Amino acid sequence: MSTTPEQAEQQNTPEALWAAETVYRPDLFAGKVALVSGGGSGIGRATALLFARLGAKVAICGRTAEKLDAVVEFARARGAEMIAVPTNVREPEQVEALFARIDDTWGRLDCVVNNAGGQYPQQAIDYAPKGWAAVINNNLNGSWYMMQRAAQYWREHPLPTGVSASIVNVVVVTERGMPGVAHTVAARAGIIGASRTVAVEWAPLGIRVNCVAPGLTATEGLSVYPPEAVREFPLANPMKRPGTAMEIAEGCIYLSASSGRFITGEVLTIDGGGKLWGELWTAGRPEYYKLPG
Ligand SMILES: CCCCCCCCCCC/C=C/C(=O)SCCNC(=O)CCNC(=O)[C@H](O)C(C)(C)COP(=O)(O)OP(=O)(O)OC[C@H]1O[C@@H](n2cnc3c(N)ncnc32)[C@H](O)[C@@H]1OP(=O)(O)O
Ligand SMILES: NC(=O)C1=CN([C@@H]2O[C@H](COP(=O)(O)OP(=O)(O)OC[C@H]3O[C@@H](n4cnc5c(N)ncnc54)[C@H](OP(=O)(O)O)[C@@H]3O)[C@@H](O)[C@H]2O)C=CC1
Repeated sequence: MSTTPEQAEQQNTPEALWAAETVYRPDLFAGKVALVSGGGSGIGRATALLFARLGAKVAICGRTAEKLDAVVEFARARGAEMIAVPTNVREPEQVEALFARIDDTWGRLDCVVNNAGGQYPQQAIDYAPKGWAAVINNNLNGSWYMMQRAAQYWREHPLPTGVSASIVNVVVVTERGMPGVAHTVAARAGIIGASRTVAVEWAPLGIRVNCVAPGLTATEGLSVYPPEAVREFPLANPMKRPGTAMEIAEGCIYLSASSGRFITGEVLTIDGGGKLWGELWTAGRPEYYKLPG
């Protein structure tokens, strides 16, 4: 299937996401509760809407209340049960309040997708200490606070025997490195390492912990990258197209649902083969790597 960058962008609207075909059955998450961070836009919104279409009650969080409210209004108008809880995942006390709100509202939690994150593109040699710290704080500490609090929730509210809870951490592809975003690659590699370790530690609690590593995906998040980089956008993988938010959301659902019941500590890469071939110069292509002609 070929998807142009323009088509991929059009597929990122709430209306398109709600209407998009999915392989999953509509009652897959009936009676279950899912939490999606960064649910006000992009991949997080696509994942939250897909959970809702599949019958889950959904809590979304992010820093910007207006973005969250728009998604909740959209989903509720279509019969979904969804709440917005403005939260900065870098602040442990806000994360605490988020889990308390979910427990007060529904008294249960089944799936967490830690998708909130972001960075800015810059050559690593020029990172200011404050910038490095901001990206590590956002993507390593923030995701960690969320996954640890989720595990504590399930320790406080033990799962019935044979039932598993799921954490999915949205990361980036770390195998090849990604020039221009070394700070986020470092942070996400930390989350991947922590996930592999707690997948073992938390298995006795019935918790599965996995990661999804998207390749270049057409979301509003890409607006922070330089036009020079964005021009090369469709060439970053062998399929020569960006991924869509829905394609990443379906991967998150695969790991969260019973389809993932024997999977823990894994990283599911959804990048159209981008880690095998293609170039991603997120802060522009340095002179040294320019091609002749
Ligand atoms: C081949 C084609 C390629 C096309 C494009 C490829 C893209 C692939 C990218 C890799 C895959 C990942 C994709 C995505 O993640 S998509 C987008 C997700 N969303 C975002 O990234 C959101 C945008 N980013 C941010 O919101 C912020 O950068 C961040 C959250 C990381 C920091 O926020 P915070 O509010 O804490 O920090 P400040 O803004 O106050 O800044 C703190 C210090 O950080 C330094 N800084 C920040 N921005 C920049 C910048 N643009 N350039 C240089 N330095 C920056 C700086 O030191 C700040 O301190 P000062 O303000 O005091 O200078
Ligand atoms: N698009 C891509 O090509 C790729 C994306 N990713 C990752 O996927 C995830 C989603 O990105 P994408 O959908 O593309 O971009 P978006 O920018 O649309 O999504 C990021 C979301 O995270 C929220 N967020 C950021 N920081 C925080 C915070 N401290 N606390 C709470 N919420 C926060 C943002 O909302 P708000 O600002 O309102 O808080 C926003 O809704 C990110 O982790 C991103 O790095 C990974 C690889 C490739």
